[in-house]
Amino acid sequence: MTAPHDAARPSPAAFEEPFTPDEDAVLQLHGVTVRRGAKDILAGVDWTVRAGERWIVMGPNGAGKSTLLQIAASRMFPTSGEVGILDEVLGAVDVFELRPRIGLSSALLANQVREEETVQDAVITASYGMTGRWREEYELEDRARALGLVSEWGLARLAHRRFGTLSEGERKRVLIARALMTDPELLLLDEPAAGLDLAGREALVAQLTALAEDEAAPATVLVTHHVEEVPPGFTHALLLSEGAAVAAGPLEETLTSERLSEAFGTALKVTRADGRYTAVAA
Ligand SMILES: Nc1ncnc2c1ncn2[C@@H]1O[C@H](COP(=O)(O)OP(=O)(O)OP(=O)(O)O)[C@@H](O)[C@H]1O
Repeated sequence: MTAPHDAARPSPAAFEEPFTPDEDAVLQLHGVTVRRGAKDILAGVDWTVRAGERWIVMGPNGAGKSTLLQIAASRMFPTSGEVGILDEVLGAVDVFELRPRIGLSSALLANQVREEETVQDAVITASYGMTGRWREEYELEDRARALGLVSEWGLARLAHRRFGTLSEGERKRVLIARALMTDPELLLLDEPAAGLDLAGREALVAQLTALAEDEAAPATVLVTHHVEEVPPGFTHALLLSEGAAVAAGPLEETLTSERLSEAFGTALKVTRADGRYTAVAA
């Protein structure tokens, strides 16, 4: 005879410990899956970013990099799995309180900045989590920080220019300055060098190198398609392929010919000279 179903009896899951991220983790994914239709665009990803680390995320088109960053930015929830961001757990925190603690630069966000917004306003509005100036008043301190960032990112002469008139490289720098406006504890940069010419890319790599070497800078995650864009000073890499983590660990052990070939499904030869990487077909 089978025991009668006891609706009051807690399920085994009720006895499981609630997820608590590691103490030194600024971002922790545990078995994270994102399902869209019949496809898992992220499939059981485990990944931990600790304070002070600077991560590169690489993988082929459609591997799930931007989806991963949207989750890390608390702008998307996984279908299953757990996510710790800073000292909070996604699903048990007011994301509107969490988001100002995370700096995000992405193409998606760039599309939300109005063409007529000035550079200065595109940066300062991040303090209210907005992408456009409305009727809000800013403290002197906010204005000083915005001006400081605008100047630090080489945009001083453009402070009053409209966002819509900027070159791709200038826009990218505005978005990074904006991402830093709230003095975030976690910085997420989704393809910041996409669309830049060679000089623009090199200037950006130099600025990101300086940021990586700044001990006061937040833990950083940089999504890129090209190993040439990896700034010296970055410490770790995560390789994604078809939604799964193929490799994750210290940069030099992860950005290897073998690992990159596996992630991209094609034979690649990776070389490193003076802290910079190149990759060509093997
Ligand atoms: N809402 C959705 N419904 C169905 N599929 C989706 C949805 N959003 C994303 N995808 C798919 O999920 C996969 C991962 O997308 P994602 O943008 O995260 O990849 P990516 O690694 O950033 O790609 P890329 O390098 O091309 O920017 C892609 O195949 C994409 O088509």
